[in-house]
Amino acid sequence: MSTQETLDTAWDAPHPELPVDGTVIVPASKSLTNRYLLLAALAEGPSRISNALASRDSDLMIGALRALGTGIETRQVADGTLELLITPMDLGADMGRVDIDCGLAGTVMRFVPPLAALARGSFTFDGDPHARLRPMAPVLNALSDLGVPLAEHGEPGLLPATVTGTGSLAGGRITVDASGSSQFISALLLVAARTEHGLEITAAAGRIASPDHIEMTVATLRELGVVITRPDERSWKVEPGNISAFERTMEPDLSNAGPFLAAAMVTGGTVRVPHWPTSTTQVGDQWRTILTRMGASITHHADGTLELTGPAEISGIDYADASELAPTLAAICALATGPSRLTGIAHLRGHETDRLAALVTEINNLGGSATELADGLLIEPAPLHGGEFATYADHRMATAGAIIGLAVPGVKVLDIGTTAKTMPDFPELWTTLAASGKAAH
Ligand SMILES: O=C(O)C1=C[C@@H](OP(=O)(O)O)[C@@H](O)[C@H](O)C1
Ligand SMILES: C=C(OP(=O)(O)O)C(=O)O
Repeated sequence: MSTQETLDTAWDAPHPELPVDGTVIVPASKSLTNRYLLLAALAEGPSRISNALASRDSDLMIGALRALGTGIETRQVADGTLELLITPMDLGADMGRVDIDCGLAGTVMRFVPPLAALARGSFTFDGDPHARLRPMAPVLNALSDLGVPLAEHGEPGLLPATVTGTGSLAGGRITVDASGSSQFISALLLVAARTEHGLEITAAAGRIASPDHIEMTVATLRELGVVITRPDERSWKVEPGNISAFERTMEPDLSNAGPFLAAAMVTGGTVRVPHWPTSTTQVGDQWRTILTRMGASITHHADGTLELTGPAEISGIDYADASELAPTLAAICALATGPSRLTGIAHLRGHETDRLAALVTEINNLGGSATELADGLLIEPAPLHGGEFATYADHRMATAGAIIGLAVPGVKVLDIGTTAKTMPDFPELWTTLAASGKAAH
């Protein structure tokens, strides 16, 4: 990044004198909102999504589904939440030639091409410059194996690519390499019931990335009446059938609750997150286990509020499969008094940016001691100092920088606006929370 850009976009991370003490209404889940949106497009009647996420990734999903012929009406509710009324797409309608902007949204670039294969028309997918670096091959290869005409316009296995849909897909059996992203399997599962004969998907030998997100997909589909069996632990068999229309209220994004809980961790303060679900498929529910192990006291109150009080000293942790929680967790680990090893996250190199390299570079630039491992990160205690924290167009790098800045004076986060990917109100929510300690004392 040039010096001029740095000057233009540096954000002074709030560094409060007192521990935070606040309540944060965390915006809705990206993963749930975008799954329900796509399933509403394929459902047997109109659906309603309440407390939907309003963010760049959900806007991109709405734009993509509209381009495929889905009717989506947005309504601002009096309490400030967003309601979406969705009329399913007509798979037989010829949509002609359509360009679909995926931005940097994995859920759009991976989930929508199989949907386009079910529609009629010629759909060209492209996105931000970094989207062209994110792996796409497994989902494109699966479509090709299923007989879908494809054209790749850049490097093989990357965007931009055109999917030509004929209004139906026979289905069958496919093997998918899921080591780079769980989204390849989720993408195919989401449309599988609407193929003529159903789909049996097997994960190729090797690691399955972020497996909890596949579980979320399966649970969401089953809840809407889709029949899925497991021929073995690496396979999913989806029967052809209808997807029920639905009315659902989205849960808060528990992964995005992470930075706010981290604020209590790193200042020894208290943060309350209302509406924390008692049962959920979100990976962010793991914060309760992770942060307790790192020294937090956590209470899940009867009214649904999760309350976390941070420890005097943060313990290091060994943790596997943190998935999208890893950047937030790495920021907390950089402030711990013992070493931490985060493993099972090699595929984070294909996220919004190469997150392992980005975290190591930026934590070490502030005086930290982070080392890249083959499948993760080793973070050892070291005194941190202020400085610039680059974010590489990655919303979770931006929130990681903000967390460190809360505990370390003089941290400037570059391009805090990148948080709009899933949480456009982040700077305002964060500044309010950072000031809460002062107000309380
Ligand atoms: O299906 C989803 O909603 C997601 C799956 C995960 O992707 P990967 O499997 O690529 O990690 C996760 O990191 C991403 O933020 C959201
Ligand atoms: C990996 C992430 O996003 P995406 O849905 O774009 O893959 C993320 O939000 O951490």
